[in-house]
Amino acid sequence: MRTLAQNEVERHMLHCPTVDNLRHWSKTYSAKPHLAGDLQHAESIRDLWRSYGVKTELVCYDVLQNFPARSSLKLLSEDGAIAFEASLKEDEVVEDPTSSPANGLPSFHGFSANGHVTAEIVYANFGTLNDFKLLESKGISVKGKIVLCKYSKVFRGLKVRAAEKFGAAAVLIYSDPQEDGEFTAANGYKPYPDGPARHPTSIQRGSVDFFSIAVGDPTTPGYPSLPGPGTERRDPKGAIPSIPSLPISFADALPLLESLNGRGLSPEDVGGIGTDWRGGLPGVDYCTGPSVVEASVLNHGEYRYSPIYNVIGTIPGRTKEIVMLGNHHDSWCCGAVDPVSGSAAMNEVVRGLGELCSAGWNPFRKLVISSWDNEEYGLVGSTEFAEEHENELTEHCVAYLNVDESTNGGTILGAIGSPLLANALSTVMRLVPSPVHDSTTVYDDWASLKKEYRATAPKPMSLLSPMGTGSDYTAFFHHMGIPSLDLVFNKRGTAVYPYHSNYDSYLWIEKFGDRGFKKHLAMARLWGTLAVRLAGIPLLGFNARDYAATLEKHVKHLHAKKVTSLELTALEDAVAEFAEATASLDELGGGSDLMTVAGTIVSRTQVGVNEINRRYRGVEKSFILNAQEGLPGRPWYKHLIFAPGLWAGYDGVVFPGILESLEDGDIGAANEWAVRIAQRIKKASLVATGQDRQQR
Ligand SMILES: CC(=O)N[C@@H](CC(=O)O)C(=O)N[C@@H](CCC(=O)O)C(=O)O
Repeated sequence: MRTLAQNEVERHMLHCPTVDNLRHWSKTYSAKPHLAGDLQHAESIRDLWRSYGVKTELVCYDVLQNFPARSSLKLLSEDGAIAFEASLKEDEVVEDPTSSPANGLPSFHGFSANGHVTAEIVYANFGTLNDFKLLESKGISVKGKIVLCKYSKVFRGLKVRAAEKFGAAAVLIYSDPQEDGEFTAANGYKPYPDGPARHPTSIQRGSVDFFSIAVGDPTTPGYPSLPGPGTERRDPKGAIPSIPSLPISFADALPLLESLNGRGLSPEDVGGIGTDWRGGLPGVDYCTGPSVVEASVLNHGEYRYSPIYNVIGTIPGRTKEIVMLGNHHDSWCCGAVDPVSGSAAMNEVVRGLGELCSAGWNPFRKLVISSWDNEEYGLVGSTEFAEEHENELTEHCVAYLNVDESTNGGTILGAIGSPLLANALSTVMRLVPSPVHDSTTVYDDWASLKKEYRATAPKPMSLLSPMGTGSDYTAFFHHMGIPSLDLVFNKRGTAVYPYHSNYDSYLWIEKFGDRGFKKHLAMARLWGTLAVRLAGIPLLGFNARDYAATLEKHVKHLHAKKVTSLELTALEDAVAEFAEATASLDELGGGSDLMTVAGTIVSRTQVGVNEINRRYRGVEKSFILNAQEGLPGRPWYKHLIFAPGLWAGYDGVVFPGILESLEDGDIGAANEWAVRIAQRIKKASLVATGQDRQQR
């Protein structure tokens, strides 16, 4: 067999995926729900990948899970009679064959506490930490009450955590039309399936684990939940809620909100003029309450240890280095978007890789393709795997590329990740045709988003937002310091995405989410091409100067806070030094063959590909705290530069130690963090220039 050239390999990954196949997998996988632990589904993925010629195995863990058993929500009248009983179900939509309530889980939160609470209701806006602080400052207590709040802004588990902190007894979370942008009935849009607005009975299920504290099985923090009696199980207290919660639709929330009309403070009294406390439901004045009448919330799930099954495909490489790809295969309902739009693309990538192997491709790095189980309860399958293989992955895995959803209806790529990967991503984005325009690329579409980019060349680093959490990259990036990306076409959507509801269906994809499956196609091409570029070329196509530029930008943000006693000189000096060190590394990594480093002429061959790669990888690793350390109050999170916002969840923050100390009003601690981070950045500079070796 002849050796395949890298450009042939990339061309194959660009041309191999087909709309017909993507449509087929979308329809097949979203025909029924696949709750975590679905062995048959995992086996079918394994068998498919094997049929593509890729060595594939199942990897099993036993993890704590709750399974819904009984739930109810009632609004009582003043004499205690039932005034309203919530349906806690989505209406079946005749045109949408998978929308029957029999198909999805009941209204339910993963890791919610069991309980039966009867109490008055208090409306708490989005249920953010600040919303609870504001309520308290205005004399409205949630102590012992049932908190009713809207879904957006922060991760649902952190709403429950905040409610718990302020003494609430239970939490109800609903999706308000206010969260749906222009696509609302008030703007004349029809609800699904006749139009792009949210169906009034749509319910967002999901986990309420405290994911900014730790992810994975909450009873095995930092080590794998291996099957068998030898695995120590710890009390999950502090990682999951101790009060019950339920997700509800706005149809079910309406009578509860109406019961608060005229009770307590108005939105303007709490949040001021133009406040977001006022939602978008007609006939509701969004008063805080407490209500005069009580509600009754029952949530009962069966907690037990249960097996989950990761599907792991492997393509051998010529070295021990690894490039990993990840998507998950579990879903709350039928999940045509989450995760099937990503799983369909993954199948096409695996098929393409299998074909390359049959044609004799033998990549420089090993490829590990993972279809994770149990992402939905808290990134459990990926985290347990990462914890089991922590040493090998830390040593050999050069990059982790995650696609949870190919698209949630958006048409422009949104990416989060390590700045080291921005340049590699942008170069591949230039190769992939746009899913929406005839003569542009995925890159052009992204660049057209921002006005300023039309005049000047956009900087690749601005492609990437900081990594928070919410999908399976978390253990790889935040726990182990493996440069990671998470990709999704999520910007400029044309309908409300029915996230974690029974309407996340094949029909929704066909009608609103991705009519011609072009976004699925673009994702399969992008993901596969980036994977073979990173696996196939010995010199890692990383860019470290983007890392320094990201740090420069966020030091400026710290300055803009105008905290006079915050001492940033050491941090600024370290970042300036890092900018020089990374620029010289990028010259070695991507520039001409001869260059001057610290006054000496060296060539790339003198430095050597292995050494250049070692330096790039060492940059990210320099920011990882050791096994005994971690971020304050969340030792599982080990990246000093990036972390999920402690009370925000999905969004990432930069310099978490400094920011959290400032939020606590502890300037001393903020200054200590600034010094500590500066020391790590200096270490990263030594690695980038290779001086760490000379110093040993
Ligand atoms: C599409 C996707 O990535 N879905 C993610 C959220 C996101 O990253 O946008 C998702 O639904 N993640 C789960 C994770 C649950 C957890 O970690 O506890 C979620 O419910 O948010």
